[in-house]
Amino acid sequence: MANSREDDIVGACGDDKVDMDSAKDNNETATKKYPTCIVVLGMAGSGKTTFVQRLTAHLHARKTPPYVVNLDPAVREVPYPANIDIRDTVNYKEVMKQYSLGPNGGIVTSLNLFATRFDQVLKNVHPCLCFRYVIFDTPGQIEVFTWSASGTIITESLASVFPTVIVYVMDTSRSVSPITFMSNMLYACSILYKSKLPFLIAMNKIDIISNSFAVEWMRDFEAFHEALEHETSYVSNLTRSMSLVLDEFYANLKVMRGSVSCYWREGMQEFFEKVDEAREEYEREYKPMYENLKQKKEAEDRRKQEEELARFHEDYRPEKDVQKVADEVLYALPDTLSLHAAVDDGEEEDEDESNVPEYGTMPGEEESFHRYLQQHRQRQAEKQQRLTTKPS
Ligand SMILES: Nc1nc2c(ncn2[C@@H]2O[C@H](COP(=O)(O)OP(=O)(O)OP(=O)(O)O)[C@@H](O)[C@H]2O)c(=O)[nH]1
Repeated sequence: MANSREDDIVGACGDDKVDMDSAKDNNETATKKYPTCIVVLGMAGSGKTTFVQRLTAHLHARKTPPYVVNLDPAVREVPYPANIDIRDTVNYKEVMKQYSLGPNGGIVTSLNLFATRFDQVLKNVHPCLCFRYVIFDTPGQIEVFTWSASGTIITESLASVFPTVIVYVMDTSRSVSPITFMSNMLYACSILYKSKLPFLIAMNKIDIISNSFAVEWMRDFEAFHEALEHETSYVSNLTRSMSLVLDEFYANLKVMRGSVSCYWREGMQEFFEKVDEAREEYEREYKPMYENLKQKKEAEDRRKQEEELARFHEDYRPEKDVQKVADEVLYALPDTLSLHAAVDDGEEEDEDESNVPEYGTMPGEEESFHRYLQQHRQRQAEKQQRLTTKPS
């Protein structure tokens, strides 16, 4: 459980407080002093919430409290002081009831609803230059965050403004079998390529079992193959092949060699050193990519706006043009009408051209039109009568 001294909240801003005025003066300085966003992901029960609680307690003890956001709508209790809690915005049980959803559907929908308000979260985090870290705890079911639109919206909106790092909490005690270890690594790998952000693996629960076996398997695939020899299922062959493929992934990965235990409170110092390294990696490699994406999006928005504006001008041309269009339509009207009348009639010889009032000879166009209609109806009636009296 948490240390009560560490758990004390020691004020909003700690020793690492940034001078807000000077940060505002210089945009670049301000960007450098933006807090680092840490998004904590991991399989269900891997220890994400306990890990966030340990990080929070550690930072409070160093008098540098973080800004903490809970994104898990289904958690019953949050064991850390959360600055923003999704449960204050979305009622998960009500979402399940209203949309007739099960627990997982309820979590996905709650997160989707919350993502629609994420701009407000960003607005809250934005002035937090006095915080060094903003920590996000995510829902238990990892796929809810990693394979949903809301997860992408959240990580991309964060990464387009703040240095952002993904932390994958791995339950070391549940990865002792080479096959479960490989599944865990494949998951981590898929998140790395999907999120396109600096990635850190925190091997948790090392108080139960040391993580040295996992580190060795990542360093040396021959050691991993040796461990696989005891496995006889068909999956072992696949796992063997996958280990060769993942070699590249391991090479670029920041793994907490000493790793963490939320129970022993170990590895916290090393963890934050790795986070700071990952932040530098973000500034160096990922930020230009996000800025490029942002510029493209802005250019696209501008183009769409210009197109809409042009369409608007086209639809609402000045009054002079509107009058011109109306004149064209009005002049076309009499011809159109007589054409329809001729088609309806079907017997051109019956059509007495002299009976059609000449356009412009009548006192008024309306009167002329009515007269024309009357004559047309009369001709129709005569024709009908002729047809009915004709000998068969
Ligand atoms: N021994 C040991 N147990 C831990 C450690 N970290 C977490 N646990 C335990 O692991 C269990 C799951 O921890 P949580 O923090 O709820 O895990 P989670 O990933 O947030 O869980 P969900 O969000 O429900 O998926 C709890 O019983 C914790 O007490 C650790 O470092 N060592």
